[in-house]
Amino acid sequence: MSDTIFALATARGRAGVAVVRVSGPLALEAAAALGITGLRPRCASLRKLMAKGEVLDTGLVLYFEAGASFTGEPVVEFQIHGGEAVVSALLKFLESVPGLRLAQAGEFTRRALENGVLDLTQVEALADLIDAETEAQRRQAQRVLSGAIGVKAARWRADLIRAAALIEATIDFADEEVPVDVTSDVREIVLRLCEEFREEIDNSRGAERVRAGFEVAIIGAPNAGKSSLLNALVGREAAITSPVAGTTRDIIEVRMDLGGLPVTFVDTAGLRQTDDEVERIGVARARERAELADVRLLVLAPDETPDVQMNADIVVWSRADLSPRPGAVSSKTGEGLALLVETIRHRLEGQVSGSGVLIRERHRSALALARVSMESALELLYADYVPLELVAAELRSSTQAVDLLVGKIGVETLLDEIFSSFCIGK
Ligand SMILES: Nc1nc2c(c(=O)[nH]1)N(C=O)[C@@H](CNc1ccc(C(=O)N[C@@H](CCC(=O)O)C(=O)O)cc1)CN2
Ligand SMILES: Nc1nc2c(ncn2[C@@H]2O[C@H](COP(=O)(O)OP(=O)(O)OP(=O)(O)O)[C@@H](O)[C@H]2O)c(=O)[nH]1
Ligand SMILES: [Mg+2]
Repeated sequence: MSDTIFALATARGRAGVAVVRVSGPLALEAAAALGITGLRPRCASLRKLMAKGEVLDTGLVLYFEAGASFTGEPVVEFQIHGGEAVVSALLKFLESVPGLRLAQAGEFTRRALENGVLDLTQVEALADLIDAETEAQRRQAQRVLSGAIGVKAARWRADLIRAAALIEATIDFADEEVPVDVTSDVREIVLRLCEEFREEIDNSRGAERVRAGFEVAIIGAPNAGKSSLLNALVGREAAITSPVAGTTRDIIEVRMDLGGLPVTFVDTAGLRQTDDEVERIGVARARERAELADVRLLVLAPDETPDVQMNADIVVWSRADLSPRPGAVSSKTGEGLALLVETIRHRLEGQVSGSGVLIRERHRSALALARVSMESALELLYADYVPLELVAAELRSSTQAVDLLVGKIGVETLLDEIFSSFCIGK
C-alpha cells in the first residue's frame, strides 16, 4: 500500500485561498484527525478544521474517491485561508498524523501516471501548461493534456498489433498447402503508419519551437538604430542607446509575448571590423547569435543598402521620422512598429507548421525509432521472399517504440528527471 502524501498545491505566500492536497489510502483518516467525517465524494463542504480542540481554520473540504481523482487514489483537499500561519499550522498538523508524509516534487502527478489517469505525454504537457507564458504555449500544452497524442498512439498501437497478428497467423498457417497471403494488407497498414509518423515528427518540430520559444536577432551596422528598436519593441529602456557607434558590445536579450508567441529579442553589437578588442568580441558574439536565431532582423540606417552577406530574414530601415521611406520604422515616434511586429509574427508562425501537436524530442525519437522499424518491415514486405518472422519482429519493435512514446514502457530512467522539474504539491 503506497503511503499517503500531502502538500500545499497552491503557491506559497499570502493569498485569499490556499489548497492543501492529501492523496493516498489514509486521506479520509487525515480529514477525520481534523474532526471532519461524512465527506461525500465530489461535494465541497464548509467545515471547521479542529486541531487539539481549537479551530485551526474554516474551509472548503473536497473528497475524491479512489478511481475518480486526479491521482487515482483517495484525495482530500482542504481549501483554506491563504495565510502563511494558517497553511503552516495545517501542514504541521498533517505531518503529525501517523502514515502521512510530505509529498516530493511532482509526486501527485507521478501517482496519476502510475495509476493510469495520465499518460507520459500528458504528464509532460501538464508541466508545459504550468510553464506556459503565452497563449500559443497554453493552447499547445492543453491539446496534449487533453490526450491528443495518447489517442493517436492507441490507434497506432492497435494497427501495429493487427499487422503483427496477420503476419503471425500466416506463420502459423505456413505448413498449410496454400498459406494465406496477407502481405498486401500488412503493407497497406505499415505504409499508412509510416506516412503518419513522418507527418507527426515534422509537425512537432514547429510545436517544439513554440514550447521552447523563438529568437529574433536584431543585427546591423553600428549606429543603425538596433538598440533603439529593441527598446521600442519591448516598451522599455532595455539597452543603452547613443549617437556613438559601437555602443552595444554584449548580447542583450529580452523575452516577451509577441501576440501569443514566446519571443526573445536579441540586441547585438554593430557589425564592423574593429581594432577594439572588446568590441571585436561583441561582433563575434553578434554573428554567432544571428546564426542561431529563428529570425534575423536587419536594421539599416536610412542611407544604407542591405548586404546579402547578412543573410537577413527581415530588413527594416530606421529613423522614419527623419527620412520617411516605405516600410521604415521610427523608434522615436513608433511609426511602422505595428507592421514590423506583424511581419515578425507572421514569419514565426510559418515555422509552426500545421496543427503541430507538441511532441518533445524524446517523443520524436520514439516515433523515429518506430518508423525505422516499420521501414525495415516494409523493405522485407517488398522483398521477393518475405521472411515473415523478421517482419513480425520489426512490427513488435515499432509497437514497443509507441509504448515508449506514451510511457507504457522504458520510463523508469526518465521519471526522476521529469518529476524533479515539477513543484511540490503538483
Ligand atoms: N482544486 C483543484 N483544482 C485543480 C486541480 C486539483 O487537483 N485541485 N488540478 C490538478 O491538477 C487541475 C484539475 N485536474 C483534475 C483532474 C482530475 C480530477 C478528478 O478528480 N478527476 C476524476 C473525477 C472527475 C469528476 O469529478 O468529474 C476523474 O477523472 O475520474 C481533479 C482535478 C486544475 N485544478
Ligand atoms: N530620430 C531618430 N533617432 C534614432 C532612431 N533610432 C535610433 N536613433 C538614434 O540613433 C543613435 C544610435 O541608435 P542606437 O539604437 O544606439 O544604434 P545601435 O544600432 O544600437 O548602435 P550600436 O549599438 O553602436 O551598434 C541614437 O542616438 C538613437 O537615439 C529613430 O528611429 N529616429
Ligand atoms: Mg546598440
